[in-house]
Amino acid sequence: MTLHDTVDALMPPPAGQGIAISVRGLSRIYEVPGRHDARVVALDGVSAELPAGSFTAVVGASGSGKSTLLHTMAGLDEPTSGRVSLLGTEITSLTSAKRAQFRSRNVGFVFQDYNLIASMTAAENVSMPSRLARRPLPEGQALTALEAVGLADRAGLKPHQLSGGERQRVAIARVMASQPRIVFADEPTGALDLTSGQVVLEWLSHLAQRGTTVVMVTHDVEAAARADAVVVMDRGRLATWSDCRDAARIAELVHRARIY
Ligand SMILES: Nc1ncnc2c1ncn2[C@@H]1O[C@H](COP(=O)(O)OP(=O)(O)OP(=O)(O)O)[C@@H](O)[C@H]1O
Repeated sequence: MTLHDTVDALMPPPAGQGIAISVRGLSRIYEVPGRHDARVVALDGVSAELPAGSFTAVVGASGSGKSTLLHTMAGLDEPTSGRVSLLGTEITSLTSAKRAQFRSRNVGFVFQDYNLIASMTAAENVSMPSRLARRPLPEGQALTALEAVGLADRAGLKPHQLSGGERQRVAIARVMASQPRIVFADEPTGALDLTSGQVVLEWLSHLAQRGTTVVMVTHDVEAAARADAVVVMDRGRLATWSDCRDAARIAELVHRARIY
């Protein structure tokens, strides 16, 4: 049994065709504290549709709105206007409690800083989201997920006893074990060396091939080149969509978006 066979056993059956994420006219305006005349338009009327099973990279200059888009799409932040539908559910019209419940059942996250709970072992971290969603993992599934990312022998260790690459693999195992339909990744390779970063990208790519919809914010054009689609953001808007898999060309698209 190969590692990918192991992860296939963990994943839900491939999703059917269709749109997994739909955003319409999404805007997010931040008021600047103490200044009624100043505001930051972080998102400026963004609309997009992402098919089920797609792997999309969001790139753009610092401050162009990438993280705001990801957080708003994921329902971690509320837009000032516009709507977000995930898997056919309009999450922008849910109460925050219902939105949290929807997230815990359907959405996984991979963050640059891993977001692991320091006092828990790798295996406990992997089990945590499912326990919070009141759908505890079947016996042994946390270990199977850790095995899939090559960390079976680290299951009993706490995050501070793991390297950065290993911590991010625990975060990937956590996502695989809870079998979300959508994964949002914010700079997942940002703190990793090249080899560990490649491993993480390979897993994200594999999750997408198995039908999970993956959206990844990144500064790393090499990482973006691993996605099926690249969205270039500029000043809160989607400047360009591309299916380019060439890092130098993606860097050029980011650069050009800033000029025009
Ligand atoms: N909580 C906040 N309050 C006020 N302004 C904010 C807040 N969060 C983000 N912004 C502003 O919104 C704009 C977009 O920020 P965002 O973090 O989405 O950009 P980004 O493209 O992810 O940047 P980076 O690549 O540097 O992480 C920036 O001008 C930022 O200063």
